[in-house]
Amino acid sequence: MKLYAVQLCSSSSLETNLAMLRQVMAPLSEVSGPKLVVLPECVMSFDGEPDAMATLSEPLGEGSMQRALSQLAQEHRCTLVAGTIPIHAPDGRFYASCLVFDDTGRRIGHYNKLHLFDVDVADGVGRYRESDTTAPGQHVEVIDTPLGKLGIAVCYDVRFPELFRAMVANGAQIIALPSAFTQVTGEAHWQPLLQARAIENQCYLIAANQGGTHDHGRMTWGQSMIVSPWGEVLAQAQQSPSMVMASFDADKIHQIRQQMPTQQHIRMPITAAQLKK
Ligand SMILES: O=C(O)CNC(=O)[C@H](CS)NC(=O)CCC(=O)C(=O)O
Repeated sequence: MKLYAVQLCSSSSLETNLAMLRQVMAPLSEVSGPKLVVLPECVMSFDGEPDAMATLSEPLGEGSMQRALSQLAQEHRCTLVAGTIPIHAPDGRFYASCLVFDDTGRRIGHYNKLHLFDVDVADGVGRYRESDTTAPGQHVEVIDTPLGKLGIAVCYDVRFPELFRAMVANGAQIIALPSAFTQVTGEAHWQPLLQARAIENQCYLIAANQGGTHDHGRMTWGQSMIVSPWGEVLAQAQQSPSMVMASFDADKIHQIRQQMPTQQHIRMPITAAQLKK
């Protein structure tokens, strides 16, 4: 099985992003065999006007963005982790929702981003308050795909190891991470966070990031990459829209987990009684 991370520099325009996506994914039509393809966060629209995402938001299961992504999965005969798109939430906000389609274009699962980026960053934007527009997800998702058990996390989620532990405890061997990491925090933390999550959970990590300068000046880090269960960077992109590939080796995971059975050695959470007075 082949793993792919797609890197984009999404604009606020649906049409432009779809054209960029088709161009970057075009080589997939020459690839036979099972393929798992991960797209970045905000794949269909990014850094637009303040209410752009709310305007684009769709009910789960219907809408032009979902149809376009489903069609991409079908055209390229791939399992598609379709980045994130805004999906209606019950409180009037939207979820940063990652939909997963099988190679016939059928939606086989979806994950709503749990941890919201309400953070100040010393960059041109400064104050991020994702929760102003986005509702937090409520569930950990491990999706049964034809290619195995797939965990999903989104962007800022990567800073919360508990989420990854929970996905691996539920059988995940591959974790997809659609992202739009800022340039400042990406430069400082992106690669060490990805390698840490892959190493401590002994899983493949496919991190598809936005990269470049976007419509209203937001700058994202790029460096989309695929990390092995041993922490090796198997493939990585630079700044431009591109697609990187690595091969999945289930035996590698089995061997690492047999030699170093960390999942069986977990001692936490330490109960209050075990804490030294
Ligand atoms: O708000 C939008 O328009 C789309 N969503 C994003 O760009 C999100 C929330 S602002 N970005 C991140 O979570 C960056 C995380 C990050 O960079 C880190 O954890 O260091």
